[in-house]
Amino acid sequence: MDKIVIEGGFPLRGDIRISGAKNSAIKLMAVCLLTDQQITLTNMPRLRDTRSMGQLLTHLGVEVGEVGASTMTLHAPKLSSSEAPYDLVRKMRATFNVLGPLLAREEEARVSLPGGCAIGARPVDLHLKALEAMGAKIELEQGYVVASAKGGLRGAEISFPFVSVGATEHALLSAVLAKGETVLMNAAREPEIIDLANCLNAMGAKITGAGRSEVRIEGVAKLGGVEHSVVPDRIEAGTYALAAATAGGSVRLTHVRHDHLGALWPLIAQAGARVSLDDSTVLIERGTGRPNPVDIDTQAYPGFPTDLQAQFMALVGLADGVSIIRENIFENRFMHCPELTRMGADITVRGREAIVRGVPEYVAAPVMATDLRASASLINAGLAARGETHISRVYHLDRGFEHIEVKLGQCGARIKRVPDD
Ligand SMILES: CC(=O)N[C@H]1[C@@H](OP(=O)(O)OP(=O)(O)OC[C@H]2O[C@@H](n3ccc(=O)[nH]c3=O)[C@H](O)[C@@H]2O)O[C@H](CO)[C@@H](O)[C@@H]1O
Ligand SMILES: C=C(OP(=O)(O)O)C(=O)O
Repeated sequence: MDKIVIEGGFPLRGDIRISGAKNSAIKLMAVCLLTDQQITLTNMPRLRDTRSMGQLLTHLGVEVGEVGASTMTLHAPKLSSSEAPYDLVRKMRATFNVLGPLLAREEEARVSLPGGCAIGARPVDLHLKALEAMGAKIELEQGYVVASAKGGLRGAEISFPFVSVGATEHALLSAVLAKGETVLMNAAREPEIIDLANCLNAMGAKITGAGRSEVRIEGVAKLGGVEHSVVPDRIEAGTYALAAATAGGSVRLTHVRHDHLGALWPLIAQAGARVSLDDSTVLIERGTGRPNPVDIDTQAYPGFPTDLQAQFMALVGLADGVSIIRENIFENRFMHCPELTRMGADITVRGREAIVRGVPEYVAAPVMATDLRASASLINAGLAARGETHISRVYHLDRGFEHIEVKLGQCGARIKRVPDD
């Protein structure tokens, strides 16, 4: 297994090209199950999660091809299995979203309960209730969801008790081929949901309202092929913006949708970095001097994303004052706190809140990545720390950040990947 070694204390200077969004790409890959025509996805990130999703789709009978560095083709003239086994589903969350499309196409499916980052209990009850409302019969058997929908799924009114990105996407994927109209209420409004709906509509689906709380889907009999470009990764962009704000320097992000990070920019500016937004680029500049303390409160989109909470904490950990970070989405998403503390941070966790008393500097230490975004916060802290930080268990990082050490290295970071012994 590899580890990342960073010699910190050097400002970042340069450009970083933002990749396609992991959290969109892996859901978009599942649309191939809904048609016998070819799907071509461009601006695809090369990640462990896209490979894992590719392995699952291959197991189901999909022909998965890679063209150049960032194009993927998916073609499923017919499927060879409707079972998604534990070993292929446990690695990440979104693999579970094949359940609805398999039901829509094969009228039956057996899908393992999902894995993903260990940041909370993460049940799938809302996914299953939505499918049941659409006429699926569902049983749980030894860690598997065994489902059938003889005669196909049918449209339904589904009101989510709280916002769930995964359940909204799963309901969309399931409803496009259902008989009749489906109405989703209290749907998630993330840009990745709009991306999925745009792709499905280009295939012939009839979805209106994606990106709003109420989404309507008029089922169609058949979907065709499509070529679709994956939306830029707002979490990757936010992570590098926060890296520049934490380590100092001047970094220009390119190929960004900065309108997808409206909740982040004012808070980075409040922390003391200069943020310049321009078409598809963002320039982040921070000189010497400590950041200002800033409180954050994670919320569903368009609020502050939980996937940037750990990275923001690494920034305000160096602030001249106290910041309160409230995590509202996942009940156990403070696993980076003990690791940041090993680097000298002063953090007290009380339930859903972390009280971060800024320290003048981080000091390098051996630390362990615990989940995907926690790993990114340790990288950002390592870039600012005095000395050589060693981050182990980087397989978490590889799930969601394409060539992170190359991208940061191009900005002058002294970062390398070495085998861990
Ligand atoms: C692959 C992917 O896109 N992952 C993202 C997705 O995760 P994911 O889709 O899993 O997140 P959800 O929006 O569904 O989860 C929100 C909350 O709802 C709970 N819940 C969810 C479903 C359900 O059936 N029952 C239930 O109780 C979850 O445990 C969590 O506390 O959105 C999260 C919130 O923006 C992000 O942090 C993840 O990076
Ligand atoms: C939590 C994440 O992924 P997953 O939902 O697959 O665990 C993430 O992308 O930050």
